[in-house]
Amino acid sequence: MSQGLPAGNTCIVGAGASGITTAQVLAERGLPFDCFEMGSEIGGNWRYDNDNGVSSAYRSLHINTSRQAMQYAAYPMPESLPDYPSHWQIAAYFDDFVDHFGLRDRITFRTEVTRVLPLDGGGFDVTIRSRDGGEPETRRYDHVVVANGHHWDPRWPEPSFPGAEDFPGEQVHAHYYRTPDVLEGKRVVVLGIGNSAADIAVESSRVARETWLSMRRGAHVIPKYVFGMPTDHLTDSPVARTHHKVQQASMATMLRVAVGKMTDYGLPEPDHRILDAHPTVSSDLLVRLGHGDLGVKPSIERFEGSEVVFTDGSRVEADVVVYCTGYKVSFPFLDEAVVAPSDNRVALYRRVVDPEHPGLFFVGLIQPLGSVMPLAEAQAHWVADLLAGEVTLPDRAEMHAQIAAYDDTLRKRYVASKRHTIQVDAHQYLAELARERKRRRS
Ligand SMILES: NC(=O)C1=CN([C@@H]2O[C@H](COP(=O)(O)OP(=O)(O)OC[C@H]3O[C@@H](n4cnc5c(N)ncnc54)[C@H](OP(=O)(O)O)[C@@H]3O)[C@@H](O)[C@H]2O)C=CC1
Repeated sequence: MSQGLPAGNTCIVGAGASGITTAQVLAERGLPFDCFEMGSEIGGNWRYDNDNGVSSAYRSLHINTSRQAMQYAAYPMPESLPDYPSHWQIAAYFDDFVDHFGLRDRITFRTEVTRVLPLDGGGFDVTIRSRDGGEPETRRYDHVVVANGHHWDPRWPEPSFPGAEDFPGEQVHAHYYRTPDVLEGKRVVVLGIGNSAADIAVESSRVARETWLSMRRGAHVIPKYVFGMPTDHLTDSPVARTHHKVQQASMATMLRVAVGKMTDYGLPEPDHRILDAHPTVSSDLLVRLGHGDLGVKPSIERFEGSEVVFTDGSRVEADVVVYCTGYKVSFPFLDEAVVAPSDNRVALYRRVVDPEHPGLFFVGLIQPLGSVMPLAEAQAHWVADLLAGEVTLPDRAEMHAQIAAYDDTLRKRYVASKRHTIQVDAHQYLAELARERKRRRS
């Protein structure tokens, strides 16, 4: 039996990159919705110093996918923007997007969704609370689209390293890092080799007394440009639409020609093939290593007083440790009995639909080889089709089978890590969503 969903009111949780595209698509389709945003402005993570208190953007942040890869299809980025816009330019683009489509008045700002409770007979009670005071209010919706992002709840090393509690220096998570002045003249250890670690280590290497980049495995560091063009423009080539093994082979060859081996820069040999981990994109990192302003260490094993001891037995005195150890997928407004991410895994059909709670959708809960925004936009179109009753879903068993198959593929393909639980390949994923949109109701 296929599941049909009744039409009705929809609550969108969050007005970041995923929430605003959902609002735009639903508005365009004439589907009624409310959108609640905790901050005073739209943009989520891309709003520097967002007063929602949870943006992870640091002052120097520029996106690591190109303007063409990140733009919404409905509203391309102006060509006057650089290839890799800053967070200010991205937030301004989001502002223009919202104003262009007349969405600003449809977003309730400074309002936190504190609880989403599925009801027995269908629908949801959504409790909201204004940051400006007043009693919480509960409203009933037929559907809820969760678009609260997944890079705001910092994941610290679990358990913490032995001796960490007695370390006299400072331990900070990348989520709280804003400007390099806090590292000036200090001895800094940056842990991780994702994009936060690469950016922060580069900044640190310019101002700190010394900087050590510590990692538990190597990474294939991809430059922002090859052959004079943003690297991800190559991911739009026909090769990028082939099997991932073909993509891997061509990417590995290109990287070897353009960059050389990671070991040429003092980085460890990665224990996995390129594209088997979320890409670390940085041109600066390799140069800073080459300048000798940045040293490389394996992972932290323990602290001894003010010393950081690494797994190879080497040790350095440190004043600051920056944990660039990623983020937790979390939904503070959903009871654990409803959806409980387990090690960042959430059982969603095609990364969007909760088979256990008809009417509960997640937009932007993906980590693409590519950029989230256009994929969130495509997800929103599928959600709109479902809300409008134009397409249908497979039955629960089929949805769960697909979820299990997806998990299995991830486990086989990617490095085992809590950062690889919601990975998607942009082109393949768009094709999957396109197929779902053809599942017309008879
Ligand atoms: N310029 C941009 O556009 C930027 C984008 N981003 C994006 O934000 C997201 C989050 O990135 P980021 O903050 O780098 O986090 P990630 O989850 O991508 O990376 C976390 C890193 O920390 C390591 N790690 C995690 N736990 C431990 C531990 N206990 N001990 C040692 N190492 C550990 C991981 O290793 P392992 O792989 O072994 O688990 C990995 O190297 C990504 O999607 C990224 O692309 C981030 C910064 C800048």
